[in-house]
Amino acid sequence: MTEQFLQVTNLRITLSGNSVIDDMTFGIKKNTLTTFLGPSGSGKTTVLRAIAGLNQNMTGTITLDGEQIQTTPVNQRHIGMIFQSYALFPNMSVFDNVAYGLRVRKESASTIDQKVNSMLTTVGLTEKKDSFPANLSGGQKQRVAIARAMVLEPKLLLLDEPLSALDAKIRVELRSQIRQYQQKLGITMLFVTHDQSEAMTISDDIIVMDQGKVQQQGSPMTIYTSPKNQFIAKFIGDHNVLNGDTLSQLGFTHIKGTVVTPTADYIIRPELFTVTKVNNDQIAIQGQLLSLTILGDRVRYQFETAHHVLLKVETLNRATLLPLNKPVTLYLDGNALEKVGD
Ligand SMILES: Nc1ncnc2c1ncn2[C@@H]1O[C@H](COP(=O)(O)OP(=O)(O)OP(=O)(O)O)[C@@H](O)[C@H]1O
Repeated sequence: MTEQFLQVTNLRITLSGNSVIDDMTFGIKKNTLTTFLGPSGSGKTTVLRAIAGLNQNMTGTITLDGEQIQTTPVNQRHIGMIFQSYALFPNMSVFDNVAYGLRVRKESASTIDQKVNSMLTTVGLTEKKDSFPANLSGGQKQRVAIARAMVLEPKLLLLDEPLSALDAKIRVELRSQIRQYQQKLGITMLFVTHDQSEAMTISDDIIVMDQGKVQQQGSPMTIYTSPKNQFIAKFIGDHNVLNGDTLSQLGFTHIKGTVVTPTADYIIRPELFTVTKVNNDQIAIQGQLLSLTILGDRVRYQFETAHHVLLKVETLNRATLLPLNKPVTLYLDGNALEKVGD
């Protein structure tokens, strides 16, 4: 196994008598951005707080850059943390907020000046350096919080749902900016989110969590195309999951040259259906479209097959929509399906 920059091993956390994290083991590599993705209550914040040193009710080991840190005091771990709520000092200017940690470290005035100005340039806030937090937008406040953490050059930067308080457009902009800072400055980041598109867009690696356990760790592509279990398949990308028996009824007897297992689950991604036949391996499925939702550039339909199987189907949003409640034929290539757990 290659050496991991952060290695968490056999982490167990009990809070108020409840086992919240149950034997979690994972590692992340240096200079990468890893996201913890999972539903509310899955334990993401609890693990982050343990890594930061804010959660003492833990057992297991945490190794960062070759050193065990599970008993190291918070302020000696070289870990930065960013919260949804910005946590800026309201009575300090942008410059002073970013300079704060360097002053605590008693760096020289010229070093502070140079580092803070350089960081404000990176996050595009040079013109706001004399402003106070109350006069900044939510996105600008969060960029100050990020600059304040990054200027200390932490070994690891933990970000706990940093974009949740922002509106959709700013969220999308700021997530790609965070990714750019991470790559430009070579920072190792661990980022918590419950938004799968956020995780897919910015991560080198995703750790999917549920009920205090790691369900799967892998690249966005691996998690999306080869989910290890039904929970991940449904949580990521909102796939259809059908058992082999139902697939056979639809006419799929073989998947990738192998006989369909009646009891196994298979994933059908909503965007795999086509309205016209585009290759000879596709099988026609008769049915009707029951409802539609416009998602912007795509349209999501609810499709009921002639055998009364309900399927999610997605197409690009073209000028004309497909008709509802009329017989329709959709096409699907069985070779594009994935068996859950393979
Ligand atoms: N102080 C506490 N005492 C008891 N249980 C707690 C405490 N703090 C959190 N929990 C429980 O631990 C579990 C994990 O909580 P945690 O906040 O880590 O989840 P999360 O994945 O970060 O959720 P969210 O996305 O909602 O922030 C939840 O079931 C929560 O109720």
